[in-house]
Amino acid sequence: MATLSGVDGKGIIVTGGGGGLGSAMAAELCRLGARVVVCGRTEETLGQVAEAIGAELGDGRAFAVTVDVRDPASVAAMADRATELLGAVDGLVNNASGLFPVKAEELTPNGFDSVIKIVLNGTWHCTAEVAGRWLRAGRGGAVVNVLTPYAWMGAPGIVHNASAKGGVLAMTRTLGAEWAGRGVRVNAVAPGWMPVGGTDFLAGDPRVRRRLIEAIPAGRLLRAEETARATAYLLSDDASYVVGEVLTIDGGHHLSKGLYEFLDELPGRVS
Ligand SMILES: CCC/C=C/C(=O)SCCNC(=O)CCNC(=O)[C@H](O)C(C)(C)COP(=O)([O-])OP(=O)([O-])OC[C@H]1O[C@@H](n2cnc3c(N)ncnc32)[C@H](O)[C@@H]1OP(=O)([O-])[O-]
Ligand SMILES: NC(=O)C1=CN([C@@H]2O[C@H](COP(=O)(O)OP(=O)(O)OC[C@H]3O[C@@H](n4cnc5c(N)ncnc54)[C@H](OP(=O)(O)O)[C@@H]3O)[C@@H](O)[C@H]2O)C=CC1
Repeated sequence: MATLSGVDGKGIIVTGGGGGLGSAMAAELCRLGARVVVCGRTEETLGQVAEAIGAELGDGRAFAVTVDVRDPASVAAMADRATELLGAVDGLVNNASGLFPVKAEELTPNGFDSVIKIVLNGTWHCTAEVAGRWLRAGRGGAVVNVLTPYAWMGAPGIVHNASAKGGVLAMTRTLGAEWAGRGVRVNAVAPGWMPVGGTDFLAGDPRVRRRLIEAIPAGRLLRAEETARATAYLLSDDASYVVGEVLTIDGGHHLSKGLYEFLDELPGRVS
């Protein structure tokens, strides 16, 4: 019987691997057979993630490496260490991010820069470093950028992050096309709301949670593991002809429910 090739045996770097989605994604990728390096700025949280994965799946599956994605030298050092630990790096998940809700007219130049540097510049630094190594070695690899549907829909209240994610969307398509002929694939996932990390505080409040869910056609929040599995597909050889694509996983949220909710109330409707 034919089976999907998946990420079994692959070595994968997950940036922001100590965070809500990053840690869940690292664990699920390991359950699917990968070995991961989780990286970010905080040694303690990264260590806890690697330890939890080790406790569940055994030693040698997850490793913690510190990095500041805003700094190309730090990213190069992280890539060196990841190569030592994993043997070979086959995939990169650009998941690190930062934001704070703010009215656009109140956002300072430095506030805008602080988010752009993490999300847009950081994604570029990691991609340029890791994919540059693959290209120089004449081997392939897969990059998956973590977007959100607001990369193309816009996101009032977080103009800095939406602008950065929009830039990463353009980067995904550009590099996807530029490097496809050399075996380096660049794609993205665009998850909807998950009750983890940056949105935990929203989804933890029952009233806010209900309002969020009411707007989602699928009628529930997304599970982090579902994002991990979509990411695993894009990292796998099963997606070898998928290039510059964005896999949206939001239960139809960005499409909205349209008129459907009001269908029974519409004048002239015959039931
Ligand atoms: C939503 C659905 C999707 C979810 C996505 C996520 O969850 S993503 C993950 C979510 N998780 C995270 O984001 C966690 C990680 N987040 C962080 O590390 C920080 O929030 C960071 C992104 C600002 C980066 O920090 P940093 O050390 O680089 O920055 P800094 O402290 O040096 O400040 C730089 C400038 O920003 C200004 N400023 C800062 N806060 C506010 C505010 N609330 N209000 C107004 N302004 C604010 C600050 O005043 C300063 O400007 P100034 O005064 O010089 O003109
Ligand atoms: N939660 C959700 O519902 C959704 C999340 N997303 C996306 O998922 C991704 C993860 O978000 P989430 O888990 O919620 O957020 P978290 O805040 O939990 O994770 C963000 C991670 O990024 C790391 N990070 C921040 N700055 C840097 C830096 N300069 N260098 C290295 N690492 C850094 C943080 O670690 P440290 O501070 O230790 O460096 C942290 O681990 C983001 O890209 C986000 O946009 C998309 C849609 C919905």
